[in-house]
Amino acid sequence: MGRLSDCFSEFMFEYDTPRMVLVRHKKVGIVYRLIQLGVLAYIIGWVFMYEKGYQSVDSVVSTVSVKMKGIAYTNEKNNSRIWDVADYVFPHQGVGSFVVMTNYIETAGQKQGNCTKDGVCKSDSDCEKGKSMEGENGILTGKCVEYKDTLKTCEIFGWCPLEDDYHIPDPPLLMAAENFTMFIKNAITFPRYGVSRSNVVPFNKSCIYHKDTDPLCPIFRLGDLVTMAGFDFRKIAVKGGMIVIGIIWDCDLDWSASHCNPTFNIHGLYGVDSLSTPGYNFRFAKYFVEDRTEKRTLMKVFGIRFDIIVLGMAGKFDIIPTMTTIGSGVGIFGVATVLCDLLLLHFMQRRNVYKSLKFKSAEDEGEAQMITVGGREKATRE
Ligand SMILES: Nc1ncnc2c1ncn2[C@@H]1O[C@H](COP(=O)(O)OP(=O)(O)OP(=O)(O)O)[C@@H](O)[C@H]1O
Repeated sequence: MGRLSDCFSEFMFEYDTPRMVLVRHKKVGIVYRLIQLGVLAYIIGWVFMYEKGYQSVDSVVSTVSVKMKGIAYTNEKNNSRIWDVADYVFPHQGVGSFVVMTNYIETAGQKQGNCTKDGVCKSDSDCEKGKSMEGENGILTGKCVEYKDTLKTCEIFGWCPLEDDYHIPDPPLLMAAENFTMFIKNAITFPRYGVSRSNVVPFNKSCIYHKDTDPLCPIFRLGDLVTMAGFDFRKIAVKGGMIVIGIIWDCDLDWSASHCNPTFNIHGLYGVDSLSTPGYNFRFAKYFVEDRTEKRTLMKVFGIRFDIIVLGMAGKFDIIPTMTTIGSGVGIFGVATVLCDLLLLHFMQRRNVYKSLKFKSAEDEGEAQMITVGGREKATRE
């Protein structure tokens, strides 16, 4: 009971107050000022000027549309053909994620029926009826039939003739795609500040984007984009690949909004030289009716898939983040005191003297009064 009341009275009737000790010591003084200088440089240079700690920020809201132009000519199996934008861009609407065809395998005039493909069987029991073959376009009929001289193979019911995608055209059929142009329209807004911008400022219609010579031109040459992504067009066009176009809006709205312009970052992802399964392809079919029979032309399309992403932040002066940054900056100044105290109280020769000057226990009210009257004590190095 007695100890409990002692603890209680210690807790209730004790008060500690920080004590100032003025230390005249060259080394500690220099260290102190250097740390303060470092903190000041950090706050002004990094926090205020580089990170712009005096600004509030808003993120970008945007929309993107794309239009391709260019013509390619192919003469496959003596079939001359012109390919325009409606033929080689998927989907056609000009959205921010699309594919430009660079190569293809065409299987013309397919209709539903029975046909065969390379393979070997001896009897019908080797061809399990209804089984679908991986990578084939049909199911087994259950019959083992002759297909090349004396060779036999399982018969397939499906879209015949079957696609043969073993040989991919090389050089790519739409090598001309290297000179296609891509027009990117990107409108953005920073809703918090009511600022709207577009990457399409009045431009010379025959311009081509170049990072250094024409960074505001919204028209990109496909070959240049592939090069900027780090790929070789001739190689990537064979099996396809994926490229991300990043449009970055980093705007300081303390200046006029006309200074708020985008920069473009191009990244190559699935290309010939990257990752273990390079390339990009998909299939689609064009259906028609001939002699009252439904037929289709199957296309296996190899192309470059583009994904356009828009990122951005805008900053503008605001008193609240300014005050918060100043407050936290003043707080960081305390680091200098903590470090110099460590030096003084643990590493200096006269650390015990400094300790006794810094920490003083006041046993009763009378002594506490004496300290107050005495004011600041000084520790001077002899
Ligand atoms: N991929 C591109 N390469 C070069 N110029 C382009 C491309 N896409 C559009 N342009 C040009 O940019 C301008 C603006 O295009 P926009 O689509 O707004 O107008 P448009 O008259 O409908 O274009 P167009 O009828 O020529 O497709 C037009 O002069 C257009 O010809």
